[in-house]
Amino acid sequence: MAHDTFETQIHKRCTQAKILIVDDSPIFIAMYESMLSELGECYCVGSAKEALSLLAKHDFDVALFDHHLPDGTGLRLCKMVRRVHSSRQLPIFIITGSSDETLEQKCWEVDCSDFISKPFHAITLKHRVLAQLRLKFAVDLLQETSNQDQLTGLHNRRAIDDVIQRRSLRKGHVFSIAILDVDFFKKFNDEYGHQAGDECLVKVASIMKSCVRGPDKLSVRYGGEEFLILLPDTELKDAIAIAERVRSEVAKAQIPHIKSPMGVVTLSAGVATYGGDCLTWRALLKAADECLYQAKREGRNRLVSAL
Ligand SMILES: Nc1nc2c(ncn2[C@@H]2O[C@H](COP(=O)(O)OP(=O)(O)OP(=O)(O)O)[C@@H](O)[C@H]2O)c(=O)[nH]1
Repeated sequence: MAHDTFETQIHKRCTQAKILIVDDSPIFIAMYESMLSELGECYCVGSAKEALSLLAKHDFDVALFDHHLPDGTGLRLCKMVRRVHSSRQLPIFIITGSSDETLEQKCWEVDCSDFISKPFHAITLKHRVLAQLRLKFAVDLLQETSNQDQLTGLHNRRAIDDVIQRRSLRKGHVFSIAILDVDFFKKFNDEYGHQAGDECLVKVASIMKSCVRGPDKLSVRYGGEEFLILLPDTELKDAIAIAERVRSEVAKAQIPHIKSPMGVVTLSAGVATYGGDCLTWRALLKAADECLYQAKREGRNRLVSAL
């Protein structure tokens, strides 16, 4: 299947954007909606309070704040959003009819992405919003691709750092990991060729994707034929169940491997949970890795867990 080019993907996203409009004037809201309708879906509210509650529920791609709001100012709202949602890449426009010459400077200081004075032309607004969306989607796509393994489409090692930074290991938080490794993969490559080896890794990854669900759980291609599952807020027994499911589904897929005593492609797995002896990421990884090697020593196609 041919993949969309980078430019095509950005173009597509620029017609499906989620746009937040905050203005207490129904006339202006209707105007913005008609100016921006080609770029995506507009969510319109009349106050800062309503805007904050929508921002808590949705990931918007761009936001337009009128400066004068019944319960504050666009400037204050922008400042608050930058503080509360600091990890988001959200372009924020502040739009004003005010003649206060110092206002623009203050808006740049709270990190607005663009500042527009009324009156303005529809074409100006549309293209300035489009320019911000293009930039946002380009950054989003670069981030997505830089965190993705090209062969399998799983996350790569770089993505692990993001999760660990967001969900740092803390006392009172459960965090489990599973390391899974294809058994006798060198022999598989030697027997069937490197391309068949690649296809096998793609199949294993696709089984893993179907077994590991949930926005926080991350399937990673950690190295050649080694995979990692990051399981925040997951107790050891649940982590074992997930990894065991991946192991058994791969065995059930019956991918032929005549050079393995099992006759089919199998996985060995090691599972460990943060806590006890594992109080750092390195210690957690080491514990899971030791379990994996125990599983290999004990005959492969099995799972060993710490504790
Ligand atoms: N086809 C293919 N092979 C790869 C890739 N990355 C690593 N490999 C191969 O994976 C094999 C891993 O071999 P080993 O580390 O000896 O492990 P193994 O043969 O699976 O043995 P055990 O882990 O002990 O069961 C090597 O032959 C690598 O060349 C890849 O992207 N594609």
